[in-house]
Amino acid sequence: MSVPMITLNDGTKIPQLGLGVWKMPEEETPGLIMSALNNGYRHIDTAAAYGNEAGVGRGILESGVPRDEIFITTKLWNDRQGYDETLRAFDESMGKLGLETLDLYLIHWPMPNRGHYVDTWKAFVKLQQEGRIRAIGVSNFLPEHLERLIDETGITPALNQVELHPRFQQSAQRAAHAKLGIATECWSPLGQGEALSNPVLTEIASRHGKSVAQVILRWQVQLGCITIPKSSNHDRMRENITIFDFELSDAEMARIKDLDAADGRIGSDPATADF
Ligand SMILES: NC(=O)C1=CN([C@@H]2O[C@H](COP(=O)(O)OP(=O)(O)OC[C@H]3O[C@@H](n4cnc5c(N)ncnc54)[C@H](OP(=O)(O)O)[C@@H]3O)[C@@H](O)[C@H]2O)C=CC1
Ligand SMILES: O=C(O)C(=O)[C@@H](O)[C@H](O)C(=O)CO
Repeated sequence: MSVPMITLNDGTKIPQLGLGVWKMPEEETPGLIMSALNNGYRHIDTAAAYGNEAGVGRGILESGVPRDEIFITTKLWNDRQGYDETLRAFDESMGKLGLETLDLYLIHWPMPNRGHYVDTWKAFVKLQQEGRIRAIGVSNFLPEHLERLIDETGITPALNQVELHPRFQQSAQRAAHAKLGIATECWSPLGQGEALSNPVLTEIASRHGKSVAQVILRWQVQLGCITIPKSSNHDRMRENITIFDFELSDAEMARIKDLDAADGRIGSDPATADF
């Protein structure tokens, strides 16, 4: 199954669908990464905070798939923000992953009350200029945080990874990204499983002979987003990547748009998150 590539604002190409690995226990991660790679995944999303970077690195090494065929993202955790601390945290992540070069590094949360994200971003820019990271981006940044980064450094993030699923569609955030030339990546794309019993999605899925998860991921791809569903199950991993052989109609896209809900957020609000 061939996954389309999206070209980021710095020219880096990222597979539009990848595997998220939050909550994957370290000891199971190498086997699950190998299974994902066997099923055609070429994009893995981890983070220092997930405690499984070493497992991701081992899975990639043991798979025998050439390093340059795989796109790897990791993220800087909140307590490591600040210029010097970021450089140290990056080296630690790279040591665990066993990599020379990283494809994408993200500031995990802005933590606006701590006031370190601009200095953190300056360290990201340095690491990219040194050739240690191909693309640099952020996660959970609101438009005001993005604008501040750009105003103070002149460097626009390539991508922003944000919560996005049928009950939390982020249309204003996506419009801000489009204006600034920033790609949107969806976290918890399946709403952590909550979205899978929705009757509208079930009806659309049965019309296409697909699962609800496949319809949701296909909707995100047709919105132009990058998506990173997590699964620790071999069959569901295969199911989630088998979404490039059907298309949702404009009418179906409009019906899914109507599922957006004022109380749809599952995770923390980036404006107030403090952890
Ligand atoms: N930047 C950030 O702040 C955040 C980033 N993320 C990233 O996003 C990734 C995905 O989000 P996540 O929160 O894990 O949740 P998802 O929305 O990807 O949902 C994962 C859940 O859905 C189940 N599932 C997966 N595929 C299917 C399927 N086809 N049918 C039925 N159930 C399915 C999984 O179970 P099973 O494993 O048993 O298949 C798991 O319980 C994370 O792993 C992480 O990489 C997530 C949260 C925050
Ligand atoms: O999974 C992630 O990437 C996250 O940032 C969040 O889930 C975060 O760790 C959280 O849940 C804090 O309550």
